[in-house]
Amino acid sequence: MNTITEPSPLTITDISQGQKIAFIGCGNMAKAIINGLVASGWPAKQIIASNPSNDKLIPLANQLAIATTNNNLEAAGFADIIILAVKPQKLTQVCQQLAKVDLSKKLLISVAAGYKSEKIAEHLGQTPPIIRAMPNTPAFIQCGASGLFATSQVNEQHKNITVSIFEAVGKISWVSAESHMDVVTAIAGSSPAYIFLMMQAMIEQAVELGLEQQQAFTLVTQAVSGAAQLAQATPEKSLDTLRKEVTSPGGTTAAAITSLIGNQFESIVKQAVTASVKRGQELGNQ
Ligand SMILES: NC(=O)C1=CN([C@@H]2O[C@H](COP(=O)(O)OP(=O)(O)OC[C@H]3O[C@@H](n4cnc5c(N)ncnc54)[C@H](OP(=O)(O)O)[C@@H]3O)[C@@H](O)[C@H]2O)C=CC1
Ligand SMILES: O=C(O)[C@@H]1CCC=N1
Repeated sequence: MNTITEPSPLTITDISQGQKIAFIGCGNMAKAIINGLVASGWPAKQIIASNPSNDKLIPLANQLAIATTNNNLEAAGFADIIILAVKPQKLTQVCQQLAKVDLSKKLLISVAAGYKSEKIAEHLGQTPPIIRAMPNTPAFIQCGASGLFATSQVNEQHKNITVSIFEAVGKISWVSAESHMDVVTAIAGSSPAYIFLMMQAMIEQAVELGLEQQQAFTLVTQAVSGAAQLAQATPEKSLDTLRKEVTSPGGTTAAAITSLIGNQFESIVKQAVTASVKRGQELGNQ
């Protein structure tokens, strides 16, 4: 029997509960989240972005009608939720600056890789609720994957609003140990880059072997997207089963898989994940 689900009476405007969000740092990751949020219907007038240079702010102000500033303190003062989206190397300086703001009634969300919540609180000189989030750039098209970790000051309301933000731009998963955020970084935050590299190699080889660039791009990106969507749509099948369904004995896929395994493909991927985790730990210890 099919179950018909009534559409939720809540719109994203209701879900956002009038909460105002400030992005401190408006580079690649902030832009991806902001674009995804606005596309999902999050009210642009409830978003402000702060960045030292205007070249990144002007297109956002013009295209999405969010507020912008070069003053982090102005952005922080405006917002209920402050999303720290600067490089980890800049975060100490930003936290020391935000120490001037009373953060007791605000929620801080840091997307910085590696940088621990304890260190954020230390440089803020106060202990506001802090959530660490590790999103990825597919958030731009609301296909992001975000890991979330909540510190002990975080309450259910903070968690709910954080879920609203990151679910508006993709899927989320909470982790219970902060150390797991480095693993999340390796498999979600950074991993689109691994897939882009693999797609690039496939396209280059296809072009080398006679296909047009655009033709190869269309086929490769659709194959990768289709494979990921098939895996998500058929959770009852393991990835191993899905692979075997493509791989005819003695066929073309078997030849490619034998080549990949013979060249230590799985080991190479696992080493890459470990290298990313290690770098996250190093950033956390700097
Ligand atoms: N890119 C990604 O895929 C992901 C990134 N992250 C995390 O997001 C954070 C940002 O990364 P990303 O967006 O890639 O980096 P970017 O360099 O693209 O963005 C950082 C932005 O911060 C701005 N900035 C520098 N100093 C300050 C300051 N004192 N106050 C306010 N803004 C400042 C920079 O401005 P300007 O350039 O003008 O100096 C820049 O626009 C990092 O901590 C990273 O770990 C997390 C998940 C994925
Ligand atoms: O490369 C980085 O350090 C950041 C974190 C995850 C993706 N980009």
